[in-house]
Amino acid sequence: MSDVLELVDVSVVREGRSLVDKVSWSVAEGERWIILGPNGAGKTTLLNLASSYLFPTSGTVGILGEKLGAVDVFDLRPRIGMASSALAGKLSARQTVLQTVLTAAYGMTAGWQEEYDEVDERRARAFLDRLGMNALLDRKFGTLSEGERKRTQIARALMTDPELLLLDEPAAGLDLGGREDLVRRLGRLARDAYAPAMVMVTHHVEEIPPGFTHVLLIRQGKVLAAGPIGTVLTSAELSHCFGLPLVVERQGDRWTAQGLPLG
Ligand SMILES: Nc1ncnc2c1ncn2[C@@H]1O[C@H](COP(=O)(O)OP(=O)(O)OP(=O)(O)O)[C@@H](O)[C@H]1O
Repeated sequence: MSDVLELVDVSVVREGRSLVDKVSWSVAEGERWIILGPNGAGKTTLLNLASSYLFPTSGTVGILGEKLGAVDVFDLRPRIGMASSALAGKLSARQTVLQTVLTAAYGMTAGWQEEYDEVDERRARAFLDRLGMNALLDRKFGTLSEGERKRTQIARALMTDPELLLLDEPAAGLDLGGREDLVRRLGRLARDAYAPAMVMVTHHVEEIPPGFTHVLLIRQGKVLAAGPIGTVLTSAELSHCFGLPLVVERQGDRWTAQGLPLG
């Protein structure tokens, strides 16, 4: 199993309902995927499978060449970087931005110790610099704006040098400036040949960073289409996915979508 992710016929059933239903999907090295779909479609469930925090009811999940169920997830998890609001909720509000990123190198959400490796501190500073957080290194995490918090989390997710980076709605709750800033930074990361494979969940095509290569469209737990962004992200496919007539447009390396006026 050489793929970064390989889901074969995967279903997750809770209370008699399939949250994801017979999903087959693979992510190869170097690919940058967007998972797009309406509320409740199963996007976060897919990310939870990909991060090894959820096991399928049926089907097989391969992550970084290992089969879920046949590998110690505690060996696997350090190889996966994740940024989500659920994870952000577990971070200490009292730690500084630098501490928040640095503790990731030690597999902790809290617990500042006096002695950290100088190399780790340099890395944490470099990631924060790349995400435009240089001026806020000593600010307490709890005092950050939503956009600053998201950028700190992404720096934190990169800290363990992951082979797979999972981003759950990184632009949710950001104002226009914050969104555009984050989209540009994610675009730069996506185009970095040394960056890990990436999977980003979003509700909005406007949030797709330049350089993302593939899209998976999901609705009611079923994959409607998955493949290269230029072929999958059409008006017809997106309309089907969100259940209303939509017009998708590509302008350069960005996307927009609009509902058709009511007749
Ligand atoms: N443990 C659970 N038991 C029962 N239903 C669940 C459970 N976890 C999630 N669900 C349901 O599964 C469906 C898919 O949830 P999921 O969070 O994957 O959707 P999503 O596409 O990420 O949605 P959103 O865009 O609203 O965040 C939702 O209808 C949700 O209510």
